[in-house]
Amino acid sequence: MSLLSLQHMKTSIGQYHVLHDVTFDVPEGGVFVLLGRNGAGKTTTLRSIMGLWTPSPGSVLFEGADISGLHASAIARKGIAYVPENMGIFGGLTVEENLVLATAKGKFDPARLKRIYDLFPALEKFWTKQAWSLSGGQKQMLSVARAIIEPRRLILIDEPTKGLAPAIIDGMAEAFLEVGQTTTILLVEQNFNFAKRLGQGMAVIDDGRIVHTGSMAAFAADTKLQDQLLSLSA
Ligand SMILES: Nc1ncnc2c1ncn2[C@@H]1O[C@H](COP(=O)(O)OP(=O)(O)OP(=O)(O)O)[C@@H](O)[C@H]1O
Repeated sequence: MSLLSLQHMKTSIGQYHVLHDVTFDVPEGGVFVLLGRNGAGKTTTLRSIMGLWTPSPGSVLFEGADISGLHASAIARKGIAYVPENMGIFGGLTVEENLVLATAKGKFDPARLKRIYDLFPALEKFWTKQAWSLSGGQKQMLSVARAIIEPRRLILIDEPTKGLAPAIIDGMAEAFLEVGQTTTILLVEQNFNFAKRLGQGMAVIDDGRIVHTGSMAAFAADTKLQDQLLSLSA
């Protein structure tokens, strides 16, 4: 059984039909990548999983149970976290305060906090700094740390590399590989060079429909298919 199974998901936002048929499975463990051009429906897919939009019709099966139609808070309690493209951190609060607010009971589990320090040493270094003063990469790390400060089964991460320098992206790839060893990641990306280092499985969305699913290794080796689906290898 897949950890997450999206079945013929359609999502409308107001009068706009954005997702027409989104069907793919995310197995447990590692990083699964959803690729697609601007406006293809990647963010809408993540928001539909998280209960921020309601797919209708269509199913979102998580550990075999249909969670479509549940409130976002109920979906979060099932162990799914969402790192949105704007990162969702509080600029006026310190790193520590941002993390405390993401805990379930307002205090840290020491072992989880240590893991976060190990994954993202900059967060320990800037523990008492306000989040607005962090670099773009550090803010992204804080937003991922907020997602894993409690045990999770699945993290949805939306375009974490947007606007970041290549050296920062390298460090992020290593951290994501590490996180993926204990928590499954569904990663939305447009940066194919980053995505191909991380993903085991992948899907491509275009105009609200899944147009390809398969292994990342096979897709990375097929430049013709990349060109056709993503217009990447110009
Ligand atoms: N709140 C909204 N109201 C109306 N249309 C929307 C809304 N949000 C998204 N859309 C439209 O839905 C389509 C898919 O948007 P979505 O943000 O899911 O794409 P994306 O693949 O994540 O793109 P990007 O890489 O640019 O973030 C786009 O045509 C977008 O204009």
